[in-house]
Amino acid sequence: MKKPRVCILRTDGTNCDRETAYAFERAGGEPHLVHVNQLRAGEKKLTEYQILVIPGGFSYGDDVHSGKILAVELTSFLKEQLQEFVDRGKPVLGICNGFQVLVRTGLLPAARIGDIKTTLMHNNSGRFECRWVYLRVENTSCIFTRGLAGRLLHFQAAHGEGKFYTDSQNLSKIEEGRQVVFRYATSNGEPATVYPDNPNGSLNAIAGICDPSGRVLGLMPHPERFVDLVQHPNWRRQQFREPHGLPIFRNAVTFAQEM
Ligand SMILES: NC(=O)CC[C@H](N)C(=O)O
Repeated sequence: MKKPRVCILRTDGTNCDRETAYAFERAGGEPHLVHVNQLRAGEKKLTEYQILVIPGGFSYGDDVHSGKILAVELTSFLKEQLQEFVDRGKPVLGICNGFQVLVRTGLLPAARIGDIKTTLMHNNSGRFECRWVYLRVENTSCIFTRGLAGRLLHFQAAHGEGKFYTDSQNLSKIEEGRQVVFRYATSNGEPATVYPDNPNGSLNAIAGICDPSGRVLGLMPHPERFVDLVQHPNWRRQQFREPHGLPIFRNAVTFAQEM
């Protein structure tokens, strides 16, 4: 079956693009590192790809607000291409800085550019938090987490502005619409209400959300950092059936192949 072409969007300050490309290679995709300037210049077009990923990093040095400048750039110069990509139902994944970009364009939670309803704020600790965290996978229509509902996954979080925040009306809408895909959890799977299990103070321990279609996903922890068993700090002692991040990329590839 043909490998889906994966656009891994990068710009100045992006630093998780190569490991994200590796994760999609492992999952059976055909990753392409695409600089935003290539899209702006028309050298490449989003329509040439079946999956779009905005990887982690410090785009434009996190100036103003993590992910803000890239979000404004996408909204200002690539709005039509991006909205068409989403409206065609193609999978979109934002990891960490990519999640920040998606909420600051409005593509999350409502898949509408310009309809900004949530944010990712500075961590309650006031500093960069970098540690492995447990995530409980919620039962949603998200195409990236098919077959994972109820699972307790272990990923690395590494961010300064990861606190998910929105007003009570939008929070109820996201919860009632089953758009919360991942919650920070304790090692026995309970929602993490306190630091450090909840590394940033996110409302309702929210670590990742999807749009109502389940095809746009953003999360703060890094699934691309656990697609080989040896990437886990405990890999010699803990018996993992498979690396916890791999199914997320494989689900995206399978979905794109079935479109
Ligand atoms: N790993 C990342 O993508 C970090 C995102 C962003 N630079 C922050 O610190 O919050």
